[in-house]
Amino acid sequence: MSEKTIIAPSVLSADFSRLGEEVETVCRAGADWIHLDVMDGHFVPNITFGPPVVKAIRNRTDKVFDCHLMIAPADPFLGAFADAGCDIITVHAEATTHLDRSLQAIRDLGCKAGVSLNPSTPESAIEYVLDRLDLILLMTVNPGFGGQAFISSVVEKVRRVKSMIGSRPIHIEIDGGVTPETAPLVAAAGADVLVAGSAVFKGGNAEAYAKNIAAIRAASDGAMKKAA
Ligand SMILES: O=C(CO)[C@H](O)[C@H](O)COP(=O)(O)O
Ligand SMILES: [Fe+2]
Repeated sequence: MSEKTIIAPSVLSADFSRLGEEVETVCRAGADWIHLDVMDGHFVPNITFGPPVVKAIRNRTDKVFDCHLMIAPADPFLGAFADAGCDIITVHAEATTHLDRSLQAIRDLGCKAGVSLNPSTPESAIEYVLDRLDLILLMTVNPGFGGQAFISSVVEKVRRVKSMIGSRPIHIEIDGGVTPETAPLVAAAGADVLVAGSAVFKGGNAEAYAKNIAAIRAASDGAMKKAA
């Protein structure tokens, strides 16, 4: 959808003891969006943070807050994440009983609506909600942790989803194991938003973040141009 790749660093790999500062630093280093991984210890085997933390870092940047909810149920908490300042709220198809209703609720709150699919979930799960979607997040790892290896079988799913959405203005976002090596694979298949946690925050300082983001951007923009 976008002509250039949107890079969304996941703060899961940031230093949580200095989260606000890390958000400012990674935005100055070239981040387009900030990806917020919310985990509940129930839908996924890990716990991260909730709306108060999102609210606490909201004033550190004007960049898009891209909230990836790995929680079940999600519906009771959508309002709190919207109030905390999320711009895009993504729910998992596997964690939501009434997906159509959840997506409508997100838009009713004034946010962009996203749906995420685990690596093993077929794209047919979202066939009948395409008109309610602003973003499709395809997981290239099993959700729950940063730093896992990219699951390459998902690349074919990216191609199928790209063809399924046709001319609809829906972002295709990839999350998990994105590096300068794997980014071109998904960009060439049709992804326009790349989440990266460990590959952005490795090195632990502003210079490293800028270099890491630039490397992913160069690799993916080149592949995107070739695919167009
Ligand atoms: O949703 C996620 C995990 O469930 C994270 O966004 C993702 O894993 C990013 O981390 P990395 O780039 O290190 O794989
Ligand atoms: Fe994520």
